[in-house]
Amino acid sequence: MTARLIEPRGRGFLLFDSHPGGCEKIVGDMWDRVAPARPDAKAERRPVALVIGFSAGYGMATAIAGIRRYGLDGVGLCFERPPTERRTATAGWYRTIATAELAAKAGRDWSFVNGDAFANTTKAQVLDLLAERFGGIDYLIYSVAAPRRVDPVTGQTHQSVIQPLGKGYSTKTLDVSGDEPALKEIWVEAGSDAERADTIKVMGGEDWALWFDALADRGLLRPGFTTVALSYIGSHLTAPIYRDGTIGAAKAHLEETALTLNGDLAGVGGRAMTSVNGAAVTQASTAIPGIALYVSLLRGVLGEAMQSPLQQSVELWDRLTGARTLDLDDHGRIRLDRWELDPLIQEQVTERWKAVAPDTIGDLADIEWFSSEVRRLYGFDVPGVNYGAPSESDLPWPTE
Ligand SMILES: NC(=O)c1ccc[n+]([C@@H]2O[C@H](COP(=O)([O-])OP(=O)(O)OC[C@H]3O[C@@H](n4cnc5c(N)ncnc54)[C@H](O)[C@@H]3O)[C@@H](O)[C@H]2O)c1
Repeated sequence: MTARLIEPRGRGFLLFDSHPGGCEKIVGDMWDRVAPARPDAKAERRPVALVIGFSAGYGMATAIAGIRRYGLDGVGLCFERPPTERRTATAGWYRTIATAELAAKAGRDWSFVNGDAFANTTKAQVLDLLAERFGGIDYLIYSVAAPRRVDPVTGQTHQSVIQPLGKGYSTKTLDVSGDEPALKEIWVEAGSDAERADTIKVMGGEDWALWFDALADRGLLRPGFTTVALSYIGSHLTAPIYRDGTIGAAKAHLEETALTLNGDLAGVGGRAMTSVNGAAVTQASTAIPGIALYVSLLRGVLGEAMQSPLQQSVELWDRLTGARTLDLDDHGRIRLDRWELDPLIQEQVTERWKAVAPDTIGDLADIEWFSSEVRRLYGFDVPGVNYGAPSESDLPWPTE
C-alpha cells in the first residue's frame, strides 16, 4: 500500500480506518505524561509482566504506566486486525508499534503477540515466549474486552451481550447515527438466562483462571506473583444495563474468581485482585446503551478533574509496588473509581441526567469532548498531527 490520505469516515462511534501518525502521537503523549519512579536499589532484576488486552483502553494505559514508571519488561497480547489493501489496521495495531518503539528506546525488553487470548494455541505461544525470554513473570494484567469467545474445551462460540436482567429497561441514550449526536430514549430487552451464562463465559473469570493455571503449570509464577483483572461498577444510573445486567453478572464472576485465585496464591506469597476502575471512553464502553450519555454528563460535571485511564494506571502500579497503600474494599477489590462514585459527583450527574433534554444537552453534557475522545480512539483529533498529508498504513507488527 502506498501512502494515502486517511480520513475519519464511519458510522456512529465506529470508524472504518485509523490514523497511524495520530496513534503514535497519542502513545508518545501518554509516555511523556508518566513520571518514572526512582529505581528500586534493592531489586536484582526488572519485574516482568504479561499484559493481556495490551493495545487499547485500560490495558494500554496500564502497560505504558508500568513500563515507563517501573521499568517493566514483558509480553503484550492483543487481538488486532492487520492492514489490508483497502483498510488500515485497527488503531491498536499502530498503538502497539508505537509502544514497542518507545519501550525499546528506553532499553526495555518487550515482545508482542497478536492473537486470540482465549485460544490454547495463543496461550502456548505466549508461555513459550515468557519461558524463553524471562523464565518467569511477576505480574499478569488481564484487561480483555471481547464480544465472543470460543470455549477451548467444547469448541462452542459464546457471544457476550449487554442487556438488563429480569425485566427490560428504558434508558436515555446518545444516538450518533445522524450528523449530530441526539438525545433518544431506547428500550433494551432483558437478557435470557442463556445470554447471561454466555456473557459470563466471555467476560467472567474463566479465561483469566485458565491463564493463571497455564502459567502455574509451566512453573512461570515468580515469588510474590501478582495478578489483576479490570472490573467496573459504575453509577446507579447505569446499574440496570451494567452492574445489574448480563455484563455485571460477568464482572461478579470475575471478582469471585479473584478471591479463588487469591486463595490459591496465599501459600506462595502471591496475590490476585480485581481493580475497579472508573468510566472511560474506550471501544468497549461506547457499545453500551446509555454509557455515552452518562460519561458525557460525568465529564460535564467533572471537567478536567475526570481521571484518565493513564492517571488511574499510574495509581494502580503505585499501589501494587507498595509506593502507596493497597487500600482494598470489603470485597478485596482495588478501588480506582472513587472519584467517579463520590456521592457529591453522582448527585450532580443524577440531576443532569434527569434534567437533560434536546435543548439543554449541549450545556449539561460534554458531547464535544466525548465525540473527540471517540475519534482519538482511532488516532484522529490529535493536536500536532498533519492529517492533510498522506500516511503509510502498511506498517509491520513489531518483532524483537
Ligand atoms: N472502559 C471503561 O469505562 C472501563 C471501566 C472500568 C473497567 N473496564 C474494564 O477494562 C477492561 C478492558 O476494557 P477497555 O474498555 O479498556 O476495552 P478496549 O476495547 O479499549 O480494549 C480491549 C482490549 O482487549 C483486546 N482483546 C479483545 N479481544 C481479545 C481476544 N480475544 N484476545 C486478546 N485480546 C483481546 C483488544 O485487542 C484490546 O487490547 C475490561 O475488563 C473492562 O470491563 C473498563
